[in-house]
Amino acid sequence: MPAIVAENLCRTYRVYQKREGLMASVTGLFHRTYKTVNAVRNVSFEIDEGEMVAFLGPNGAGKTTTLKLLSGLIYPSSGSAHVLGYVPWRRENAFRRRFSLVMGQKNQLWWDLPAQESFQLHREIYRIPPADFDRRKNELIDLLEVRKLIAQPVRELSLGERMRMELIAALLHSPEVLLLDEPTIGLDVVSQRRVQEFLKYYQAQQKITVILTSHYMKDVEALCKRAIIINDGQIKHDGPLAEIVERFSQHKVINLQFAVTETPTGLERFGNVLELNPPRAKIEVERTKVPEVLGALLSQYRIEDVGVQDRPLEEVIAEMFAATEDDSKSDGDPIDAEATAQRL
Ligand SMILES: Nc1ncnc2c1ncn2[C@@H]1O[C@H](COP(=O)(O)OP(=O)(O)OP(=O)(O)O)[C@@H](O)[C@H]1O
Repeated sequence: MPAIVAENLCRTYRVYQKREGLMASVTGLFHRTYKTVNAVRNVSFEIDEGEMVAFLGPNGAGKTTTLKLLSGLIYPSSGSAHVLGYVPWRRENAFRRRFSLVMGQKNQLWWDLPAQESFQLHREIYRIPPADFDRRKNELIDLLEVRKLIAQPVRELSLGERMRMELIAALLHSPEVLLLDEPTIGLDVVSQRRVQEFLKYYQAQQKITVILTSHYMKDVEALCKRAIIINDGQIKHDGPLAEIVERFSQHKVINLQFAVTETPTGLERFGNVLELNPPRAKIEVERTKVPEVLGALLSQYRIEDVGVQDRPLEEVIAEMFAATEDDSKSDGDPIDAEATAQRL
């Protein structure tokens, strides 16, 4: 059964257009001009209970707006959505107790107080029975390894520590739906990995439904099997992550380590030489030609080590954004997501 259903969600913003120059600014005081920004256009998807889905797109694509709609922070201009059967923007208390929104760029904890005080506040807001609260709080504190930090004012914590506290606060009331907007933004690699591992473990244990937006493909690869791609307010693709890589990754990268005595010239005959730093080289080769190219390389050069890799997911997704941008420029009309997916 779907936990989240969005049907033709649209959200427009009316934005004041400030004109350049002093005269124009003065005129603008009396005759304001506005433009309409279509932040989200006819967004439709369903997410099943217990699914963890990546919601990807370039800056300004409409990801945060969609999450704000699904959590009832803003109203749509048109369209409908149901989360756990509730219309989010009706903001019923029963709904609020069943979902959580975490925004990596926004601090939801009291800045000057220790995180444990904010946790208490959440207990009161969500009316969590004391015994449940203590049990859940302790579980989460141990899982995220922050026991030594809960009595310290939040402003003194590092970004990674603060994000772990944010996650605890968001999960204290056991939400069934978790909307994560860039939970690892700005974190160092170690903190990122810690958050990923926690989310993976927690989601598998609790079977909660998660939408994750992230610019870090490592998060997406580690956590999600399905990805919805949005660009310019419209859904451009919705399907298994593996399918995206398969569809877009027509090339593989061959990593070579030559014998020190070898002079690796003429590699461009085999493909696109990405790196040539003897004794190492990297060549991008069409997927179907990999066996043939490998055979030729091994017979013509003294090679000590060889490896074949898929292209990094971030490259593949960036290429996909570029392709969908070209599409929208060429026809100007809203793009039919299915037709686009076929073309991709
Ligand atoms: N409150 C607002 N007023 C006017 N325009 C807005 C508002 N919120 C968002 N927008 C515009 O709507 C579009 C979508 O913004 P949104 O924040 O949803 O993108 P995003 O995909 O989350 O981007 P990012 O990855 O940069 O956070 C952008 O063009 C943005 O400028």
